[in-house]
Amino acid sequence: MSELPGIVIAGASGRMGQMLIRSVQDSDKMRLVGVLEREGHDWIGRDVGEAMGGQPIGALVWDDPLEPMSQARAVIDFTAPEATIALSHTAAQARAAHIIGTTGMTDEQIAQLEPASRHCAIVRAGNMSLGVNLLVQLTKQVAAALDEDFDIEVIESHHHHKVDAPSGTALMLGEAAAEARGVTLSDVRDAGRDGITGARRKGDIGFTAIRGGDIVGEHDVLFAGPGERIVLRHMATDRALFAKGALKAALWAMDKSPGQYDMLDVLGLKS
Ligand SMILES: NC(=O)C1=CN([C@@H]2O[C@H](COP(=O)(O)OP(=O)(O)OC[C@H]3O[C@@H](n4cnc5c(N)ncnc54)[C@H](O)[C@@H]3O)[C@@H](O)[C@H]2O)C=CC1
Ligand SMILES: O=C(O)C1=N[C@H](C(=O)O)C[C@H](O)C1
Repeated sequence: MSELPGIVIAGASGRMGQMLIRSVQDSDKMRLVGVLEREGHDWIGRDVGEAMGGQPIGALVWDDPLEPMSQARAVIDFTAPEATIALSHTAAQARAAHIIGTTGMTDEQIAQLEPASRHCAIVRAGNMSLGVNLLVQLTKQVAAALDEDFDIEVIESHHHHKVDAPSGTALMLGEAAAEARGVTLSDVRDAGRDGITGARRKGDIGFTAIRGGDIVGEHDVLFAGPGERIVLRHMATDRALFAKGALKAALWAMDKSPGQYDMLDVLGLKS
């Protein structure tokens, strides 16, 4: 039997990193060849199984991605924007697929992924769950069917550790609604209302971010019209959901031509 494809996980000690490591260990379709953490982290050089408080699993924690990436067909990266851009160069060099879950990237940072995408497949999505990607398509349908008499608001809730707002998912949903209305999100985006804001501008897409406790991730798309409201809702209760999508994306992307993809491509949901 041929060897299972090698996977590297970046952001090993993080909430998603640890979930991803457990998911790869449980998979019979891939094998963990190493994990990455930031320079200076106290896990560097240790076996990651032991670092996570369990038995050794034969995969080391590296701060230099070159060594583990030389044995990998894909790297799954839920870290931070600057780390993701740096890793894109190594993934391109290794011709390994780069699965990016990191959110909070600016348009300029996203543009910096383009050179790497000429050499390897990049799958990037603010949310890797099946449910949210279905919600994206539903949002497009409802937004296309309703006119601007319906105000669109995206409301998201996350745990108190989250550092970016609006969430990557909220922006995906906002983009979907804007696309269906034939407008550019940056022209109609209304985030962070506070003080005397004036009345709501017709056609705007509003964003509200709630942060508290251990909420895994909840998203509502509200269409508020005259005399009626429609709410499309997704509630994630377990991060394993995102890891499952990321592993699926890694297996899918390994044999794809260089280029940029999203979860709608992976899940076959592109309309
Ligand atoms: N697309 C999706 O489905 C999902 C995306 N996310 C996103 O994933 C990211 C991480 O989320 P969490 O795990 O909750 O955060 P976290 O803060 O728990 O973990 C991030 C990890 O990345 C590590 N890191 C930072 N710089 C690094 C570098 N240069 N090399 C290697 N590791 C580095 C940190 O030390 C930390 O361990 C966030 O942007 C979050 O929004 C989270 C869940 C689902
Ligand atoms: O930071 C998180 O936790 C999450 N981030 C993603 C986002 O920004 O939408 C996905 C999920 O909601 C959890």
